[in-house]
Amino acid sequence: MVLVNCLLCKTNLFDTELPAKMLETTTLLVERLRCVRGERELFSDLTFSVNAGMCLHVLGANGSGKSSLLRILCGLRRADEGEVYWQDQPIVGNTEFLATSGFIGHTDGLKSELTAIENLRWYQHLANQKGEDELDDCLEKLGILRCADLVTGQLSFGQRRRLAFARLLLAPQKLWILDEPFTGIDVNGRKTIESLCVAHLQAGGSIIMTHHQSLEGGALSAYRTELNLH
Ligand SMILES: Nc1ncnc2c1ncn2[C@@H]1O[C@H](COP(=O)(O)OP(=O)(O)OP(=O)(O)O)[C@@H](O)[C@H]1O
Repeated sequence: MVLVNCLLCKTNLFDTELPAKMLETTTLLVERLRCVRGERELFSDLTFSVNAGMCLHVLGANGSGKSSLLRILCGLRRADEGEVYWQDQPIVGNTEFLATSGFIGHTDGLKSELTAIENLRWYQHLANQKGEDELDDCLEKLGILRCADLVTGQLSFGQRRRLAFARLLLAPQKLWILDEPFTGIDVNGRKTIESLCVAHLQAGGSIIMTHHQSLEGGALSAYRTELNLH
């Protein structure tokens, strides 16, 4: 069984009744997940919860199943066993969950032929949101306002990653699921993204992220709970 080390509440989240206080704030509940890829079982009997204000840091060696887990948690892939619940409801076919969660995967999900701001406008429309100023504001926050009218295919890798992250700010989403959000991001960009993550957590949001380095000592240190897939 995979170990969850809850640094904030010092509570073992496995095989225990969740305390009432924690249940109140539990947003995502993962029960006995199993994932098999090809011939290999990546994990099984994986149980944990993610609460408001919590950053779950998923760690593990290359190929241990971190991305596979995140894809299950955001509903892009079905688990081989087990269930994921969002506020007591299974996430499968749960449109409320889809509307309130944002995912950044290894691919950025941007249209190369659209400009940066057109990409954001498209996502804004999908998220049922409005306002040109908000688009500029998102680009500004990620330090890429000057790229607004550039075709996305011409942006650098780091600029595209920043633009992908900017989408998260377009609509109020309670859960951010981030697969290696700092890949290709420079030192200042990492600080920017970390402070946006902290603001999200302080506003009662939750984050699940993979990242190969420890978050200890950084801006997210106080919010993190580690899940090691080994
Ligand atoms: N489509 C697939 N078919 C079969 N096996 C797959 C498929 N996609 C991934 N795998 C295997 O699943 C395992 C876990 O992959 P995953 O991408 O979840 O790992 P990871 O922990 O995110 O790795 P990394 O740290 O390198 O990003 C790997 O051994 C990989 O080869």
